[in-house]
Amino acid sequence: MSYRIGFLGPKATFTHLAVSKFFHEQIEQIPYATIPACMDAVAAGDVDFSIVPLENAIEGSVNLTVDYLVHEQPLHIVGEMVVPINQHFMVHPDRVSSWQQVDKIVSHSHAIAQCHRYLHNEFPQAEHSYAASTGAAAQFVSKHPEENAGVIANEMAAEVYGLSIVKKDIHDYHYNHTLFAILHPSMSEKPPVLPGYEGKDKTTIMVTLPSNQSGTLHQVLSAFAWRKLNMSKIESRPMKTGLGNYFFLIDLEHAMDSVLIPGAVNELEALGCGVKILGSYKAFYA
Ligand SMILES: O=C(O)C(=O)Cc1ccccc1
Repeated sequence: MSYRIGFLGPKATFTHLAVSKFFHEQIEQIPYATIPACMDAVAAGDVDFSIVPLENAIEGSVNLTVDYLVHEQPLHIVGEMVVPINQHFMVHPDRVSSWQQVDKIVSHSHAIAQCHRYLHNEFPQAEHSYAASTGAAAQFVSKHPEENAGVIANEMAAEVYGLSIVKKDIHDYHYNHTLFAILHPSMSEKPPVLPGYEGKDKTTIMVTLPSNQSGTLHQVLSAFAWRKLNMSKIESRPMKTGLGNYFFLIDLEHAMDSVLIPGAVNELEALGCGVKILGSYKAFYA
């Protein structure tokens, strides 16, 4: 069977690079202009899986992905791909000789954030302009030579959109990895990742706390701790129902089982928490 994989496009985004690395070249790759469009496409069955950025080692979570997943489009995470990210500075070929005079930097918000120190030091006056992806930024500048703009994107984007790389590796921290989520409506679906990637077990759980009850977060953490369920991340995001209302996203370094995780979930529910398993899956490393 030939799979259809949706991803945050256009061509040559970092998400596209991740898809090309982890999936067979014969799969059909379908770019979408935004993260919500990718997620809607897999929910509607237009593609078999969708790939979107979820978290970066420097900038943290991609809030648009987390929030759309939790509030708008209840999909499951069925896999994760972790990829090193190298950010390069590029300009339209007509502007190579004056690249240090650009007055605008165009890219995805996470790419700009990953290069903040470099931009602050080298282009303190330049305006930052945010695009839906690094690929979209590269495509825009390639079509607009009249813009005195620089783009932050990857090598493939420079090639595909005919831009000239004038400074390589401008990300502020050497360890700049991004984690891409593989999404599907059903939790048990397995993505057709290439053989050879073993993957590490992971389960992601969303927890809401009962209101006005002191000590509940401590009890939540205890439910995982005494079962020796290793927690690799806890993050809070707004419920969007009022100031001070948050939900928690918890990552466990364990696969779903029939005893420990269900036991913890029952305990949390008995405390009055809302619990939803967003996925139990393999995290694959490039
Ligand atoms: O914009 C892209 O190319 C993406 O795929 C999102 C992203 C942006 C910055 C680093 C990693 C992924």
